[in-house]
Amino acid sequence: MSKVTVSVRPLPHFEGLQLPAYETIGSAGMDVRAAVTEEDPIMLQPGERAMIPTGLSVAIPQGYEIQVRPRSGLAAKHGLTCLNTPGTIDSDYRGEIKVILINLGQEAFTIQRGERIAQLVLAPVTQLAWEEVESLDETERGAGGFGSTGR
Ligand SMILES: O=c1ccn([C@H]2C[C@H](O)[C@@H](COP(=O)(O)OP(=O)(O)OP(=O)(O)O)O2)c(=O)[nH]1
Ligand SMILES: [Mg+2]
Repeated sequence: MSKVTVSVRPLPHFEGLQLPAYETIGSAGMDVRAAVTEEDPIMLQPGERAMIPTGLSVAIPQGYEIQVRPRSGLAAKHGLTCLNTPGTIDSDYRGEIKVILINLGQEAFTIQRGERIAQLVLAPVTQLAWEEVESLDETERGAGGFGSTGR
């Protein structure tokens, strides 16, 4: 399988952590780790959210994005998810990738340094160009939506 090369710049606080990697040969996402300090893990009380640093900044080739998606294990076991899922990392963003985690569970959850908190999925992006018109073609659906076809 061909792979797209993405430049990655580990920041000083990434020191000692592992770069995100595919856990299995067929994985769509690479798990990304929390670059919080060992002395200062982030505790999320129920309902709380935080921006978790990853210690990584990247240069994605134009025509691609990285999506930051939740891990199902953290969601199912602890109610932890990405608030803005899927998070979008634009190809021209050079700042640190951060993960906006929210605790929708019923117990506090502590994010330790090196914990795999989310997954990064590289995806192709097609930009659109508007063509402004006065009317649109008719379809069977028309303006029906939001459950118009029934349950
Ligand atoms: O989960 C995320 C989402 C975004 N970003 C960074 C990369 C992205 O390229 C930038 C902007 O994200 P987005 O467009 O979603 O946020 P915005 O609120 O529209 O901010 P901006 O006005 O900077 O575009 O923030 C992250 O690090 N993590
Ligand atoms: Mg934006």
